[in-house]
Amino acid sequence: MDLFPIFLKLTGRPCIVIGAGNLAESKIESLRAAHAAVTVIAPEARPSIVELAQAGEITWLRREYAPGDIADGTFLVVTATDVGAVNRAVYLEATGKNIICNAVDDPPFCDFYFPSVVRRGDLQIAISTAGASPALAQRLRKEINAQLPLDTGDWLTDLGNLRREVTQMEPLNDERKLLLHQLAQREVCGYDGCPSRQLARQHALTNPKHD
Ligand SMILES: C[C@@]1(CC(=O)O)C2=NC(=C\c3[nH]c(c(CCC(=O)O)c3CC(=O)O)Cc3[nH]c(c(CC(=O)O)c3CCC(=O)O)/C=C3\N/C(=C\2)[C@@H](CCC(=O)O)[C@]3(C)CC(=O)O)/[C@H]1CCC(=O)O
Ligand SMILES: NC(=O)c1ccc[n+]([C@@H]2O[C@H](COP(=O)([O-])OP(=O)(O)OC[C@H]3O[C@@H](n4cnc5c(N)ncnc54)[C@H](O)[C@@H]3O)[C@@H](O)[C@H]2O)c1
Repeated sequence: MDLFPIFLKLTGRPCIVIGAGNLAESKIESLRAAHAAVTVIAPEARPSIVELAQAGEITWLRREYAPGDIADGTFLVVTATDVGAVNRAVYLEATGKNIICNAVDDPPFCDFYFPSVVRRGDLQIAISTAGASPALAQRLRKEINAQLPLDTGDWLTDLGNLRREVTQMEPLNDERKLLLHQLAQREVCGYDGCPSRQLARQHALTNPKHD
């Protein structure tokens, strides 16, 4: 299956999760990590979800899903109840309104799949097997996780700042491109005394960009 891999900006966007059990919990967590505005509809919720609602971090409507719950303007829907027929009804309502929906563990009723994710700060590596083997996606996540240094996110923040300095001051040319590729090699440029870092700063100071 040819899936389209993208990283979505969800900040403040209204997202609905139907169900508040084990599976919903992890989906809510990943939506909240992207700062989505989450509304949960379920008669019963896991303690962590109740706490989020009490803290005003999410909205919890304590009742069963009813047709019409997927408001126009909703950006994305996840349905994770333990009743297949309910999940499918939610999916049909959402897609009828052109809103993308994931019915957990029910591939024909998913417009998108959740990937397995390795994260270090702004760096995210998302793995999908298009549903062929979620267990493989999970195993690869663990392997990559074990290999990727824990401070990669901090290093990336530093690299991003340095790149911003360079791109603000340097005109876009091959020299700048080469410099940015050198900076991105942590084994070469992961420390302050790195010649490319010094060069980048020096270039930024001495070669102001001309519009
Ligand atoms: C990646 C991850 C993300 C997440 O869930 O957030 C994820 N499943 C994970 C784990 C996992 N899921 C299952 C097992 C047991 C072993 C196994 O079955 O292989 C394990 C492993 C375990 O937990 O041990 C069971 C399972 N999963 C699906 C079905 C239905 C079916 O295949 O028909 C069944 C059978 C249910 C049943 O038995 O009835 C379907 C989907 N699961 C997906 C995502 C989507 C495709 C992802 C992809 O491959 O691209 C898709 C299509 C839809 C969706 O988005 O939900 C997460 C790993 C998180 C991590 O640890 O990193
Ligand atoms: N948890 C797993 O590891 C796992 C693995 C494979 C498949 N599944 C399947 O995924 C589904 C969800 O699993 P779970 O563990 O999160 O279930 P769960 O029992 O923990 O949670 C179900 C949630 O759905 C809510 N719900 C039930 N009917 C509803 C309705 N009409 N409207 C709104 N909410 C409703 C319940 O209040 C509860 O919050 C199940 O179908 C399960 O068989 C779960």
